[in-house]
Amino acid sequence: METNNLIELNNVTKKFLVGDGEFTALSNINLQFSKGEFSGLIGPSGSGKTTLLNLIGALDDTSEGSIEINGKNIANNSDEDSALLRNEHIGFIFQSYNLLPVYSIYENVEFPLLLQKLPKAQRKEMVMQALKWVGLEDIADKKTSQISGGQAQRVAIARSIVKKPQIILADEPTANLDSANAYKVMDILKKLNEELGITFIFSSHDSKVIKYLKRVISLEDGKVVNDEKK
Ligand SMILES: Nc1ncnc2c1ncn2[C@@H]1O[C@H](COP(=O)(O)OP(=O)(O)OP(=O)(O)O)[C@@H](O)[C@H]1O
Repeated sequence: METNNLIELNNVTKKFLVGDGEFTALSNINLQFSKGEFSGLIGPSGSGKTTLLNLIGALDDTSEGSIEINGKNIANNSDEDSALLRNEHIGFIFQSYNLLPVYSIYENVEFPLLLQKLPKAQRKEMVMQALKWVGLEDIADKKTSQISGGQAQRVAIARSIVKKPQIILADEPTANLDSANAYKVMDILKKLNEELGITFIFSSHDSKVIKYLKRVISLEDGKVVNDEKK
């Protein structure tokens, strides 16, 4: 069926095996996200925010229910299909940056492009464009072991956008940043949303992040308890 939803979750439940039993981390989640949304999952520690982002990002499998991205149910995906989906459509930003420390800023951002057989000149253009978005084009050759946390998160943002994904999933992206850097990162992400139309889903406790969101989805004990547009 035709739908305007970029992402649609229907009765999604996630159970983890714990010892001899199972633990229900998410139960019966129904959510739709349209193109261009700037939304976030909030809720206490353990409420299921990261689990839900991981399911939407095809990093983990649902136990029950379906998740459709661009109208395609990803629950039936093979590992290769999931890798392709992530590779082509989804960028990830984590609180811990996940950069390769012995490599330069440039090489870290180029990394996702090396899996595709793109000519070097085209890769360079894409990397430099991504670095311009985050204001790091002048220090592209610096090793990421020598940069600040704020700069590291901006490298991670450049890496997440270098392939021009439709969706960015940002799991506590400001958790390790001071206020000035948190605002800088949020300003960059807001601009990417407004000017490139990238759809964002955050997970966060941070009031600085929550202030920017246009839609706030509250989770408690693995259930959606509120869903509010601003
Ligand atoms: N692989 C796993 N095996 C067993 N239980 C898990 C697993 N991953 C998550 N859980 C449990 O599922 C629940 C939800 O975890 P999740 O990390 O999604 O919460 P969260 O809202 O992101 O928390 P935080 O804000 O602390 O990051 C928690 O009770 C957690 O212990």
